[in-house]
Amino acid sequence: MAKQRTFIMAKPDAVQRNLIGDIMQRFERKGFHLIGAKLMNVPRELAEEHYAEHKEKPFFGELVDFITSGAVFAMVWEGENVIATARNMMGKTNPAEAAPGTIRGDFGISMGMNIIHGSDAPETAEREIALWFKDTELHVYEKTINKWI
Ligand SMILES: Nc1ncnc2c1ncn2[C@@H]1O[C@H](COP(=O)(O)OP(=O)(O)OP(=O)(O)O)[C@@H](O)[C@H]1O
Repeated sequence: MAKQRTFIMAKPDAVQRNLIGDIMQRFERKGFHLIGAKLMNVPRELAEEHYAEHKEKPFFGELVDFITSGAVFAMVWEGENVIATARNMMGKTNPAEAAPGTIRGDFGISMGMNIIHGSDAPETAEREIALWFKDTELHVYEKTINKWI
C-alpha cells in the first residue's frame, strides 16, 4: 500500500475543549507523519465549499454555522493507508454509536458536535487538502531517525 495523505480537522468543539493535543498525540503515536497544521477561523464560503455535498440536507445551515463559530485546527497527515485508518480512529459519525477508544467515542457529544472531520476517500482527501492548504503550507521532510532504525 502506497503512502497516502488525508485532511483532518479538529472542529470548534475540540479546540474549545482543549482536545487538540490529545488528537494530535493519537496520530503521532500511531506512526503518522504531520506535514501541515494551522489554527484558523473558517470563512463561510470555505465551510460551504467543504460541505458542498450536504448542501440540500436539512442540517446544512447548522453545520456551516458550527464550523464557522470558532477556530478549527486543520491538519494534513501522511502515512500508509492513513485515510481509512484515520476514519477508524475517529469512530462513527454519531458519537452515541462510536466505539469507546475512538476519538468521537471518547469525546463526542452529538452529530453536530462530533469533534473531528477526516477525509473519507482518496479523491476527497485530494480535494480537501487543496481546498484548505496552499502548497507552501505543506512541509515535506525526512525524519533522520528513519535512517537509524
Ligand atoms: N443528521 C445530522 N444532523 C446534524 N449534523 C449532521 C447530521 N449528519 C451529519 N451531520 C454533520 O455533518 C458532518 C458531515 O456528515 P458526513 O455524513 O459526511 O459524516 P462524516 O463523513 O463522518 O463526517 P465528516 O465529514 O465531518 O468527517 C458530520 O460530521 C456531522 O457533524
